[in-house]
Amino acid sequence: MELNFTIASRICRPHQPHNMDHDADHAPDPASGPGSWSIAPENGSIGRASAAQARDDVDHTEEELELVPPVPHEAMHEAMHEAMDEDPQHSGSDHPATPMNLSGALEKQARQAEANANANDSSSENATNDPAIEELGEKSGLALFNNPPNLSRIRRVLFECSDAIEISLDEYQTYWPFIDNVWVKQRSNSSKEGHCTTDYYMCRLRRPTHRTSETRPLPEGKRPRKKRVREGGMCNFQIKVVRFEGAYSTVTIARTPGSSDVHSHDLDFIDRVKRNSGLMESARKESCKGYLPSSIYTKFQEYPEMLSEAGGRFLTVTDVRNVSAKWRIQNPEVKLIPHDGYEYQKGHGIVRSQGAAERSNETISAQSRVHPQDSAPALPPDILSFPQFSLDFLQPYLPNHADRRGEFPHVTLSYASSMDSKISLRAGMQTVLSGPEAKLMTHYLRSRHDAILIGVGTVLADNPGLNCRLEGAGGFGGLGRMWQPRPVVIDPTGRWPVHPDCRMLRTAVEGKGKAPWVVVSPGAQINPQTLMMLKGYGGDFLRIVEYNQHWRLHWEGVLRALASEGIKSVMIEGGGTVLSELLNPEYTNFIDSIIVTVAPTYLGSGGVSVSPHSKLDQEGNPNAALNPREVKWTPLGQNVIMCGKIRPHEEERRGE
Ligand SMILES: NC(=O)c1ccc[n+]([C@@H]2O[C@H](COP(=O)([O-])OP(=O)(O)OC[C@H]3O[C@@H](n4cnc5c(N)ncnc54)[C@H](O)[C@@H]3O)[C@@H](O)[C@H]2O)c1
Ligand SMILES: Nc1nc(=O)c(N)c(NC[C@H](O)[C@H](O)[C@H](O)COP(=O)(O)O)[nH]1
Repeated sequence: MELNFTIASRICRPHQPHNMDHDADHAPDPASGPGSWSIAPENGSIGRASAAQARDDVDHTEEELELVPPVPHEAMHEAMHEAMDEDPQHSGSDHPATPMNLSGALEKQARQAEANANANDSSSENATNDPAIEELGEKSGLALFNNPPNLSRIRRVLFECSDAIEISLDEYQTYWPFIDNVWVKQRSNSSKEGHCTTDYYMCRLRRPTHRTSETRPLPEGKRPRKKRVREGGMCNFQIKVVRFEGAYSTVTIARTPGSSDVHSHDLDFIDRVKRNSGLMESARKESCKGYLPSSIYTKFQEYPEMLSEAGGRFLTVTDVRNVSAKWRIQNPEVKLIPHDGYEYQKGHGIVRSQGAAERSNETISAQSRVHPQDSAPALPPDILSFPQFSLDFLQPYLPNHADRRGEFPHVTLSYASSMDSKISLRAGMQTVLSGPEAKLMTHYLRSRHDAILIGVGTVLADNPGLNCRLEGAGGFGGLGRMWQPRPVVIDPTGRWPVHPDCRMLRTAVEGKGKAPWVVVSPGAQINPQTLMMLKGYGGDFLRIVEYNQHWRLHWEGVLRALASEGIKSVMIEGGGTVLSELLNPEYTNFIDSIIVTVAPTYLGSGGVSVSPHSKLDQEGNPNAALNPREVKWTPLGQNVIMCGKIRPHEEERRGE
């Protein structure tokens, strides 16, 4: 009988998940990490809004937004300057008497940029100043959002406020919403006639934030908002915005005398803390057409440069969901839809919706065009076309989320093997065994599972992405990242040097997959910076405290912990150690199915094998270690796929 050294059966979370994408101003991303798994259902039927409709609904045309220098008007200027000088706290001003217009501010910025050219680092903010990128953003008419011209530069001008600037009311109304995330209004003064309004703003980081009162009762089923406390006083930048509305309406923006000369942080920092309302308005408009938040999010991500210009580098699907919430509450009967021809059907993975075949061919051919700005949204080069062949043979072996036992997820072992049961030529060496068709099948299988699990040996050997790269899957032209499987890595001693350059994290940053959960043992030494970094990407470390008699993590504990985090199905891909262990008799009750891609090759005795412990019968004679049942063999290209079931029937298990 097996001895279990169970120290504790529940998962220990070192900290609550913390996502650097969010701050006090944002609810946490439900799909971002353990402990926050419950995902608000995104469903509901409304006619599909066409792409043309989406294009027609843009905010501004380029013509409308042409930068017209404000026409000076004596009376107006007088009132403006009066207002500029009127500051009860600080009399006088350290700014030039005549404010610059936007074109002047941009010219000045360009001159400074030129002067600093050699000192320039390669920060992303500078990258967004690339005129080619601006051009791409301006030319592109296919994005769900339409940036006004020079947006990234004008955002910087309005962030830095190094000189007082005077802009037209139109310009103000166009650009201010894209920078309003930086500012918090302190107070407002109006002239008697109401023509002139002065608003005083401070940098958001000057204002402290507090934890929400825990005594206030929450509506049933609502989780408390995770508010991050900010001390305040981090930046002493203050401005006033003087709006004069008359025949020639203008707005003057200038630092107040008590303000610091510069912010204590860069614009990215604020963009990470809070999203601006210009960007969120585009998301809100799209959501009012009945699109799924995850689909809107994915569409936004198809234009990363434009998104970045608009201050949306740190946009999350939760931001989109939050901004859609009001419309969705008012329209509960509407069935939300994704943008193009793919749908995620709970328990059925990525499926092609009607009429998608033609659209998908269009998208694929669009990929091969030379200029991405001429074509449909550029799809990632690693996209895989949706399988054109039937995968119905897999059905009986796949998770059926409707009839799950709550305590454990559905477990599918899926790997590719040579004729001599080797999965790679040697440990640490990735070896391709699946032909193109089998590869598509593997990605389809990934879309059918909530999580993909591998051992750290495979991570170190393969640096895998562990996402579903089928067209239509999150980040591959359609559904949002929330439908991607969660990578899970078994790494009891923390051997994996998790780093932003590893594929799993890059995939997460690109919105093409989720960040991993790394399963470690209680003794693992995890560097707090690594922990925060992984959490920042939406991943986490899970500490499992259950061992078997060999002081190895007990799979029952791992699987139970995953189930408790909302994982209903897990596909275990390898490597040799993990698979061989799970095929041992002690685990047969936990493994539902096995799907093996057999390749017509012998890798030889030096390869990594999949082979459970030998078994002896009652007389001491060798017996087969494991015989899967309900076995089916299906040729697929040069491979054969063996599907079988492992967990005994309920009656067998009860010994009937
Ligand atoms: N052909 C395929 O389908 C396929 C799939 C995956 C991996 N591979 C190949 O397999 C090789 C890697 O296999 P491997 O066996 O070296 O590594 P592995 O991926 O099985 O990882 C093994 C490690 O995981 C940890 N681990 C696993 N189970 C544990 C448990 N119960 N308790 C504690 N720790 C546990 C240990 O640190 C162990 O060293 C690579 O060459 C990779 O390319 C092939
Ligand atoms: N089905 C399959 N056929 C193969 O020929 C092969 N070598 C693997 N190997 C599985 C192993 O887990 C790899 O590390 C991940 O398949 C890589 O995952 P990505 O493609 O990077 O997402 N799997």
